[in-house]
Amino acid sequence: MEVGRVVLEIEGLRKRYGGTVALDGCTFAVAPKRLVGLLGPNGAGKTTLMRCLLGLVVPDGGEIRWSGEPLDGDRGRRFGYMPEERGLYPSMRVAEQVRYFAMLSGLSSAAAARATTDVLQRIGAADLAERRLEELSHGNQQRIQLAVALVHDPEILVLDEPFAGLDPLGVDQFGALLLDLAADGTTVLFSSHQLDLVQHLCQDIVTIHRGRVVLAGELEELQRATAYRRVTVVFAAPASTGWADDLDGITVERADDRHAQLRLDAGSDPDDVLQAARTAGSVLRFDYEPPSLEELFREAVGR
Ligand SMILES: Nc1ncnc2c1ncn2[C@@H]1O[C@H](COP(=O)(O)OP(=O)(O)OP(=O)(O)O)[C@@H](O)[C@H]1O
Repeated sequence: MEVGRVVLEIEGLRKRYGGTVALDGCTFAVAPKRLVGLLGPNGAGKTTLMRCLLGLVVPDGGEIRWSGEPLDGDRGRRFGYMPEERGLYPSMRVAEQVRYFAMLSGLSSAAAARATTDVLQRIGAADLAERRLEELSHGNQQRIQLAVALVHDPEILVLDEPFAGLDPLGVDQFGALLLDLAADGTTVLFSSHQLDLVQHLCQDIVTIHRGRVVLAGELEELQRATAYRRVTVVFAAPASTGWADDLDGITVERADDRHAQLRLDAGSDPDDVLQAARTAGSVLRFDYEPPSLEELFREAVGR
């Protein structure tokens, strides 16, 4: 990451719960105005990390810096947090609830009312203002959680599995909201197990495994820097098999008479593969791609 393009730095963060090591020297940096996916298997340390960022858990060691300075007491103003477990009041009306949290973050009553109207408008939930939270769908409850996290206009938004439990439409809508926020200048860091979604949305990723960062950076750059490539071939009609078996630098991962999935080592020419495929049958589709985020993730965590 370029020097000067960093807003949040986490260095050597450690946290232990009794005999369990949750963070084991976790180090990475976040550039401003980016959408960053925080990945890791169950128990990797993601929630602990987010809670350390928010000051809800005190780390045993390491440092968190904001614009080069150690993070001090004004986290509340800088950070917006959407925890995985709901912390809202089910029977309270939406606007009243958002206003209440705005005042908790230090806004005056009048400023909180204005900020509430603005944030509900911004996330497309103005029509929900007078509804009780418990009456809303899961997706709309997530929106209100987001409104609460955003109402004091934080510089960075930290969300713990915000997409969990949303249907595909809800995922699209919530993803679009996060993209808009990042485009408007808010840095967004969110954890997720949905790797295809992270690949689709995020510019940057951080992968934690056993409390340490095992893969981090700009996703396209990480993909580009991986030596091997993936080729998928689809034939228009059943083709003869075995056509790729003797090609140099190629591993056949899956193949039948209609499809083949191959891994090409660095330096292997996709043209050679296409030519070989054409000897076997009529090629309907030929994809030459870097590894997916899911493949990078599996390699990074050794699965
Ligand atoms: N309050 C706690 N007391 C004891 N152990 C804890 C506590 N919080 C977390 N841990 C342990 O620390 C480790 C990291 O947990 P954490 O919740 O940070 O992981 P995670 O990456 O968020 O996992 P998941 O994807 O399952 O939500 C786990 O082994 C967990 O059991």
